[in-house]
Amino acid sequence: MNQEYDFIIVGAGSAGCVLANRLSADPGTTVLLIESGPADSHALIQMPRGIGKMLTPGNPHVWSYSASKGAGRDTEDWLKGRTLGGSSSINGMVYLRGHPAEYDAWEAAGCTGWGWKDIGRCYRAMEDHELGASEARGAGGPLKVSMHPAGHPLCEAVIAAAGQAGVPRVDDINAALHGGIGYQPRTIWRGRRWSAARAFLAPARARRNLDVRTGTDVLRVVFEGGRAVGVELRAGGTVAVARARREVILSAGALNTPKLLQLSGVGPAALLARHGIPLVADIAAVGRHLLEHRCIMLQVRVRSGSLNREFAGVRLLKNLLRYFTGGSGPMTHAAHEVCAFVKTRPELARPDAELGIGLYSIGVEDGKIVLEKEQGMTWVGYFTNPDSEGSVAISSADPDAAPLIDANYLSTANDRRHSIDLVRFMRKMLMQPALRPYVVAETQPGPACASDEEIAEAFFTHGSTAFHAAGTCRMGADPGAVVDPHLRVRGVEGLRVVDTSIMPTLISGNTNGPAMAIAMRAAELILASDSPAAPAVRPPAATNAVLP
Ligand SMILES: Cc1cc2nc3c(=O)[nH]c(=O)nc-3n(C[C@H](O)[C@H](O)[C@H](O)COP(=O)(O)OP(=O)(O)OC[C@H]3O[C@@H](n4cnc5c(N)ncnc54)[C@H](O)[C@@H]3O)c2cc1C
Repeated sequence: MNQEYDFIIVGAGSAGCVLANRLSADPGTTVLLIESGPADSHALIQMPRGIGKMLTPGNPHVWSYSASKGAGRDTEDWLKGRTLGGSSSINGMVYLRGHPAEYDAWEAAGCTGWGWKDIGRCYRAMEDHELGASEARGAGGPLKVSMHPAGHPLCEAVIAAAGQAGVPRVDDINAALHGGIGYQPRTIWRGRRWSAARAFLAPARARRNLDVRTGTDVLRVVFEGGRAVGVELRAGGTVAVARARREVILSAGALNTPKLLQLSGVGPAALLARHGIPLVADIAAVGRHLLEHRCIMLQVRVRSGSLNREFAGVRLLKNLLRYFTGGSGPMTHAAHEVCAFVKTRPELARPDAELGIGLYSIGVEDGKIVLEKEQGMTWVGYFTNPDSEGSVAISSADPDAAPLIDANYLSTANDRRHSIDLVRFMRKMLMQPALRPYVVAETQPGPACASDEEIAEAFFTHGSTAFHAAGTCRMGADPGAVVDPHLRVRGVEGLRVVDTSIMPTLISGNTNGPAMAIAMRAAELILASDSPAAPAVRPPAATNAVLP
C-alpha cells in the first residue's frame, strides 16, 4: 500500500462510494478508500430478498450493536452494513429522497448550499430512473432506480383503500409533494440490488489513482498540530498509518463516525477525559443529536394475496430458480411493494408520516422472528420528522469496544402525538371498502390496543428501528454544530464528515438516497478550491502522537 494519498475516505458505504468515485475522477488525485468489511460479492447481497438471511447478528457483512430504546426500556439490535456499499448493500432498497422543503429548511437555518436547488440537482445528476427524466427525476446517472411492477391484486386493493381514505394514487411517490400512495421506487435493476458500490465504486475500480482496501479497520484519525494528517489503520493484525496530503474524510456512518471522532480526541472533553483520550478539540455535540425513525409494524391477517408462502418450502426453491434464471419473481422485491406519504391530520401543510406496505407478515417462533404460515401483510409506519434526540458515546478507548447507543425514542410530546395519530390513520385506511374482501383482522398490536397510551406503547412492543440513524455530527452554521456547511469538522483542519451523521434533521423518507446525495454535494464542495476556512471552536488543546 502507498503510504500517502491526497484524500483518505474512511468507510465504503453509501456516502463513501460516491465520494471515492467523484474525488478519483481526476487521474492526478490519489484516493484511498478504507472499508472494515469484506467485498460485496456474496450472492445474498445481490439478491434483493436475500436480506432476510443477511440481517443476522454475527454475519461478517453487518455491524451489530445493542441500542437502548431510552427511558430505562429494553435494548434492540441495530444492524449496519459492513461491506463495500455499506448499508446500501444490506438495506431494504426503498428509494426515497425526502421533501424539498426539508432541505430548504436546512438552508434557511444557515446551511448555505444545502437547499433543494442544490441537493435536488445532485439527486437528478446521480439518478437513472426507470420513469425517465423530469423536473423531479434524473436519467442517465449511475444510480439505477426501478419501480415495483404494478398490478398485484392486494397492492391494488391497498392503493384503492388509501384513495377511499383521501390519499391519492401517484405514479412517482418521490414527486408527490402533497402526499399520495403508489408502487415503491427501488434501488434494484433487472432484479439485482443496485447498491452504492455497484453504482459508484464498480465503475471507478479500474482507476490507478483509487486504492480500495477491504478488511481494514480505521482505529483513529492522526493529528499533527490540530491538522488531520492521516489515519491509523489495522489490517490482518498489522497496525500502520496512511497519510493524507489534503484531507481525511469520515464516511463511517452515523454510529461509527462519531465513535472515530471521539477515539481521536474530537468530542465532549469530559467523555474523552473519562477514557483517558488526549483532547484535540472539545466539541460537545459529537455523538449527540442522534435522530432515528421509530416504526410501528401493524400485522394484518388477509384472506389472499400474501406472499408468505412464496418464501418457504418448494415455492421458495421455485422462486430461487426464477430469480437465478430470469431475475424475476418475489426474490427481486424490495422491503415493501407499496409506499405512501400521508397527513395524519388534514390541516397539516405537508405529509408527516411514511408507510411501507409489504405483502408478508411475521411472527415469533422459539424466540426467533419468522414469516407466518398464514397469509398476512405488514404495514410499517413512522412519523417522518421526529425531534427526539438520542446519543452515541464510546464505552472505552479500545476501538474494538462497541459504542453506547441511546435511541431515546418518542421522548417528546410532538413525536408521540404524530405517532399515535399515524396508527389511527393506518387503521382508517385498513377499514376502507376496497380492502374488505381481503382483510380478516389486525393481529398486531390488535384492536385491543386502542387508547393513546396503549398505542404509544405499541411502538415499543410492536415496533422497530427504521435503521435510519442520523445527526450525530450535525451540520450547522452555529458554533454548537460539529461540522460547518462545507462539512469541515470545527476546531481542526483537514478533516470532514460526509455521511448521514451530518443531517441537521431527519428527512421524510429512508436515508440511503440522502446519504448518496449528501456525498454528491460534498464532492462538489471538496473539489471547489475556494471554500472559506471553517471557524474554529477553540484552538487545539493537544495533539495525538503520530505513529512511526
Ligand atoms: C437493515 C437496513 C435497512 C435499511 N433500509 C433502507 C431502505 O430500504 N432504503 C433506504 O433509503 N435506506 C435504508 N436504510 C438506511 C440506509 O441504507 C443508510 O442510512 C445509509 O446507507 C447510510 O449511509 P452512510 O454512508 O451514512 O453509512 P453506511 O452506508 O453504513 O457506511 C458506513 C461504512 O463505513 C464502514 N466503517 C465503519 N467504521 C469503520 C472503520 N472504523 N474502519 C473502516 N470502515 C468503517 C462500514 O463498514 C460501512 O461500510 C437501511 C439501513 C439498514 C441497516
